[in-house]
Amino acid sequence: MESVTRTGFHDLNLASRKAEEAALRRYVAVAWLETLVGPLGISGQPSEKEFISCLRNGLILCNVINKIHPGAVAKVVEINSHAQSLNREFQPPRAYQYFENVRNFLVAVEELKLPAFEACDLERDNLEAGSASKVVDCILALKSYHECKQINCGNGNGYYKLTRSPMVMHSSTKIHSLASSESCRRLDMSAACDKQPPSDGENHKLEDTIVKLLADYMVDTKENIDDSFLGSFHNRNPDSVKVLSKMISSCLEEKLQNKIPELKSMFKDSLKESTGSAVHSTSMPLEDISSFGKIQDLKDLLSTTKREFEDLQSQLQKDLKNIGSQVEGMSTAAVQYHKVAEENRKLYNMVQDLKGNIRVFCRIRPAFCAGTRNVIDSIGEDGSLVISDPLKPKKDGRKVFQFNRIFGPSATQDDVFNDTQPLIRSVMDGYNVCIFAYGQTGSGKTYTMSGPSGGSTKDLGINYQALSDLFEIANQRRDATLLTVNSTSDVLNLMKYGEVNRVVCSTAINNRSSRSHSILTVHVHGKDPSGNMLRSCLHLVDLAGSERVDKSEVTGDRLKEAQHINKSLSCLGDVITALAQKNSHIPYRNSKLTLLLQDSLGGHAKTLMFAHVSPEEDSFGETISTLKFAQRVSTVELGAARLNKECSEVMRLKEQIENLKKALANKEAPSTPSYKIKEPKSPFDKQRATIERTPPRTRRLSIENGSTMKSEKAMRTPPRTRRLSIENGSTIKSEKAMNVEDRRGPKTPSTLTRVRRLSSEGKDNSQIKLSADVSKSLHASTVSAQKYSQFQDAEQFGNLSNGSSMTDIYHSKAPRSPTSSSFQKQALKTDCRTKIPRLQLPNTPETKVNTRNDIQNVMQSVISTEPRTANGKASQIRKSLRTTIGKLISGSEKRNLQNTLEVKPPVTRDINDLKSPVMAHAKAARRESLTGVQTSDRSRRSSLGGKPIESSTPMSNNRNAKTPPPVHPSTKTTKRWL
Ligand SMILES: Nc1ncnc2c1ncn2[C@@H]1O[C@H](COP(=O)(O)OP(=O)(O)OP(=O)(O)O)[C@@H](O)[C@H]1O
Repeated sequence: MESVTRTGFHDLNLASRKAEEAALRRYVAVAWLETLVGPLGISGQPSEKEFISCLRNGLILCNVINKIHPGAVAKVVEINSHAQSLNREFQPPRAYQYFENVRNFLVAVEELKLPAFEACDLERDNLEAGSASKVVDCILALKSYHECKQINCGNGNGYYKLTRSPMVMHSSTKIHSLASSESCRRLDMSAACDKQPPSDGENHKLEDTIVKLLADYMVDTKENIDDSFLGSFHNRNPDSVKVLSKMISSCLEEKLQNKIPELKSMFKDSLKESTGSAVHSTSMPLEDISSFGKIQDLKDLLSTTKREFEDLQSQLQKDLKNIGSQVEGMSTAAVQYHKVAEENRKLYNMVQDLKGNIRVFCRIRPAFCAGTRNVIDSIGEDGSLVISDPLKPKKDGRKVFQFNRIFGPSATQDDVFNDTQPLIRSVMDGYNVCIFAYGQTGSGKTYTMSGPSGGSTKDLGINYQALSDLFEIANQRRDATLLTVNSTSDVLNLMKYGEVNRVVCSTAINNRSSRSHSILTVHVHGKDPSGNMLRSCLHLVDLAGSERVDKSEVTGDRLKEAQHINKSLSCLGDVITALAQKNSHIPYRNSKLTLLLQDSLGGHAKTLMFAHVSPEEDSFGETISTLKFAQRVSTVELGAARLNKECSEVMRLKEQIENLKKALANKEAPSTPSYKIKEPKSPFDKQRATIERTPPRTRRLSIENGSTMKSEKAMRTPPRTRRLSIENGSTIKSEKAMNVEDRRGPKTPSTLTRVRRLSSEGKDNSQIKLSADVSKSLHASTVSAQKYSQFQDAEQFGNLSNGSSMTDIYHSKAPRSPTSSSFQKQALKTDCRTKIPRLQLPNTPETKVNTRNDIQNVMQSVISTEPRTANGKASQIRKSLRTTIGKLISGSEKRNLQNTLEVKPPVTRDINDLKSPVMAHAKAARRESLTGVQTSDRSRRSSLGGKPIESSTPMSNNRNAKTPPPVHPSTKTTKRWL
């Protein structure tokens, strides 16, 4: 059934193809005729009928053959159209007349040996299927003849191919016999054909197919197969067979090419079916059969490709697995690397801690202008920084620096604080900490320490974050007590108060350039759960930027500020250099800045420096110098940080000493009724008493008993120390140190000189000495507030306790104003006018000490009650107790022996003095007290325990001499200094 359907479809297909082909040939013939004789008056694609009727009179045919072969038809019967138009009676030629034309034409064609047709083929009534094709063949043969003639320059002997319709019966018959020939069978390449010889019907189809293919081929290639060719083929002439097989194979090839897309889809379909099943069909057309080989090839190709593809896929899988495991390994290594790098950093920091080095972080702010060239080459995770010299862009221009941490332009305030936080927290554990920002002007120091002006909370700098953190920790650790200042905002308000006095102005480099150093100091006093006292402080320092005045283009006051700033920074550099070189002398006193930072730079503190650099090309010089400085700073060894912790035993002993001192002082009090003051009942009262006694420009901060935080900011000008809040033993002080150097130009910083002057009204030495010691112990925690405040006048002095006329005078190395010396003179005269509040001693057994024997007894009792387990510090205190009591005794004795005031030259002390070993004169005094032998003319030594300073030795007035600390000449013979 399927076979029948297929055959019917195939026949139909063949017929339509034949019709198509005939029409095409007609078209070609008409087109050619028109090129020779002009328009035929029919359509371009005429029907057979149209075509025949147009040629029926033979006129066109004769004209054409005459054109090809002139004179082929000697006499052509023509229609005289002119005569026809003139004579309405004109009769057209009859049919026989036309017959003449056709007959003559056919004769001429015969003569040219071209295929002819029958004259009746043009008859109207005789039009039957296939008759027109003969006519067409004849015309196309003429065409071939003509073309050949043209090619051969008209010699008429050229070979031409006879184009004849393959539909002619005789050709068909001959080919029919051919179809059964071996050569034809060879064309059938299908396995089905091999196994099953085609039946007659199939042979017929095959024949048709071959005929069709040949016809197509001949039309396309203009090949002609004449009778002789077919005859020779029939006789198995090898040449003919060869030609024919060649024609057929080329024809098949072409067909195959056209069939390729179709084949492909067929092939795909067949692949969808089971791969092994053959695509066989007994009724498979020839082209399909011939395609089968290709399909097989393609199939093979496909399976090969498929195999290769699978191989590749499995290879790819393997490779991917390999790469995956490699990437995994690499990522593990990277994680490990980061871990190790982090560990390294921690270990490095630990080593630094143990060595006590100053930690240095470097921060690079973002570039202001996107277009400018950046000198920052690379930032390493390990803290390495590579910068390149813009003038030497190649390898030579590269410089590598190593710091503890580098923060790139994208680092946030939180990033910076996170790395700083552990250091800040150690303040709460009793370590002193100093964080200072250093760098060129406009490099971002203030940004790091305070944050941008008007920035949001997330932009807040270390100052703010540190305070918040400290308060948070303080809240967490309930031993901590905060009284006056309860929140960060309180401190921030205090800081704002300090900032009001900080000059900020616009320069060519930074439009909000700070014109002074800013120092925020937080003192932390507290007790740990076991009762040990912790005392530590946190300095948060935003240094003014170093600047090249030619670049910042400052003038006038701004220029002076810049000079002072640079000078103090250079002093800082000197200190760092001296520390790095482990010099025996460190010039801390050369500037107030270094004096202030002395504890942090030279003490056992933890210190962190932020080195700030600008990435711009034109800042290269400054960048290099900042980085070099920072490098130097990082080599400074401070020694391991020391915990500022006093055990309860030490505290108990100190307390006893205090009580003893107070008792002794009280004993002496009746002798100085006019100066009796009320002893403050609480630290706050004491504080208030101090304030009352303090001249207005010097405000002194004192802290005692309990947890205390002080935030200090050194003010700029006029130099003064501002107390921001003090209350009842728990205090936070905020001070802002403004201009570091006094504008009046001291060559050396103001030196803290404590001048103790004996009362001219017969106050005894013992009181004075006692006061001095008491003051030292009471105000030890506030000295940092005082030591960097700028005391320009001798008016600025504080005083101390208990009816004594002792006066503390802080002054600079050299007098800078007449008031300074005049005051000192005046001070001699007027110190007795200093109002000192009367101290009311607590009613303790110690206050009943009245005689030397009592004192000694008390001392003995203290010593005997001291537990044997007391540590070294306790024994030091014991010593100090002995010394104090010895002084008292000595003072009492001296008072008895000496009724007149002994005025002794001052001894200058700087902040180092407070840390000096036992003073020589103290030793002498103790010796005196123990031996009872008075040294009449003893030398006084500086409290530093340094060289003795003879009373007659004139004090240096050299303002340029930076060390040792200068002593004001006006004090040289008039006062007695401790
Ligand atoms: N890390 C940063 N991210 C964004 N902006 C920054 C950064 N660092 C600094 N800046 C900006 O750069 C400018 C200069 O910064 P800043 O005022 O902090 O410099 P400075 O070193 O304190 O200068 P000076 O020494 O003159 O006071 C400011 O406008 C600041 O906001």
